[in-house]
Amino acid sequence: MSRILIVEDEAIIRSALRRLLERHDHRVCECESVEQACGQGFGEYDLIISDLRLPGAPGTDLIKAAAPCPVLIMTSYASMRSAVDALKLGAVDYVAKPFDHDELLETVARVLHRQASQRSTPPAIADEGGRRHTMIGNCPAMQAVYTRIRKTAPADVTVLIQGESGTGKELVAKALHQQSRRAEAPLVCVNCAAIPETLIESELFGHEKGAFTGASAMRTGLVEAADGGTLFLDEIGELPLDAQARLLRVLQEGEIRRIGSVETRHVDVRLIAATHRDLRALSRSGDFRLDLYYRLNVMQIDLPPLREREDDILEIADVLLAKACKRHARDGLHLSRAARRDIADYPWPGNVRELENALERGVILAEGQLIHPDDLGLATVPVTRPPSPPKEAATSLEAPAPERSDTATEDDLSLEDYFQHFVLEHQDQMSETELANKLGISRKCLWERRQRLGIPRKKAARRH
Ligand SMILES: Nc1ncnc2c1ncn2[C@@H]1O[C@H](COP(=O)(O)OP(=O)(O)OP(=O)(O)O)[C@@H](O)[C@H]1O
Repeated sequence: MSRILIVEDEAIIRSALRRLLERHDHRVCECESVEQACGQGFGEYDLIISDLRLPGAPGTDLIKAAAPCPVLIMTSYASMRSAVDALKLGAVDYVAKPFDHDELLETVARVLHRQASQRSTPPAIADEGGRRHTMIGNCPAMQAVYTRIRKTAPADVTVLIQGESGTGKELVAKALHQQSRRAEAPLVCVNCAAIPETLIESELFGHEKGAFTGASAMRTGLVEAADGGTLFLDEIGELPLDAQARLLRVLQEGEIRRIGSVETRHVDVRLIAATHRDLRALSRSGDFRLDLYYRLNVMQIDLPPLREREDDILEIADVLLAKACKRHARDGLHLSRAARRDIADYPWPGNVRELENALERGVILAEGQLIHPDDLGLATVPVTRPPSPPKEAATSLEAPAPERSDTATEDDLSLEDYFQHFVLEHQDQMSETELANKLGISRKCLWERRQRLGIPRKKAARRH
């Protein structure tokens, strides 16, 4: 069932069109003008059918306002010229009034079909150098992500992106920004876990001169730096409670107050937040404000872990391998059959980032034209891919116990066992950075898991 918005000022035509579309299983809403349509938002429609001549603004104004939702323009026979102009402005098609029912239904079906086939297209993301990269992967879960991005980006609402480390949360944030009306304004990315707790408030909200010891000059915060654009707060679960309160004010009032200032300033910022943690659980333990969670969670995008993207893994590996070959000027390298099998079977706790690192190692270490399992340096883990976790449990190594491999024994390891085993076995020879890289997780994640599993760092371990 598709959701269609009719924008037409003549009540008789509106209701006739509504009845016709509803008889063909579409869900229909009505508006009388562009202004009314803009007031209610376009986030959930698959198609807008609008009269060209409306009181106030013409129907073609919806093309930009509702993008990427397609707009089908209705014109009278007398104004076919304007129909052509509407197409030039980006209308998806036009129908002439009075319209033939079959013809209209056919046009609607064609437009919706075209939309549906575009739905799964992965978004292209421009990097700092302006080069465009397309997100890789076409499994159903990623297609759902792409659809969400396409629909959510233009809606200018707060978005919460959830997923394990390395699943592409930052990429999604960039895609949302670049497909939004703020694309020309700045995207400011902040990793809340990377800024010391004592500094985070002044980094985000700025401070006045003399606000605290060491504040020798006034400083504008990152929220203000994102004014007019998008602020991406990665690892928002790490934000201290005081900073959460200030952020809530930004979201509620659109206002910011620098530390040490009594003055508030208006800011127009779209917030995108990401986390690998369960914010609801954090709010139950008092570590995350529930009111902030609700403010953030207007739209949610869930990124699947790589081990659940079975059909994607080898496709992603091939694309990333080609990129790594290019970077290292080693064209023509291929994965051996065994390496492909290992890649398909490995549980990828560090997700796409870990796969990227493994392939980079493979390209550097391969001696001939083939990359063998040893070149990839995957930690030996006697497991096949774990079964799909229940949605709430899908966080990193907290994933459920893996399935048995063909040669499974009673001693098969769960991902947590594997983590523990790997850390205990290698921590004397490896630095924390090396351990984290090998496991495909961040150092912070490594530290958190050490705490949770009760394997604190050994004093003898090298520090980096
Ligand atoms: N679908 C994808 N297509 C192409 N590259 C991807 C995809 N997903 C992730 N990557 C790559 O994997 C790496 C990690 O992605 P990203 O930084 O967006 O993940 P993240 O979820 O934000 O990780 P973290 O939570 O650890 O910050 C990046 O180099 C990114 O380009």
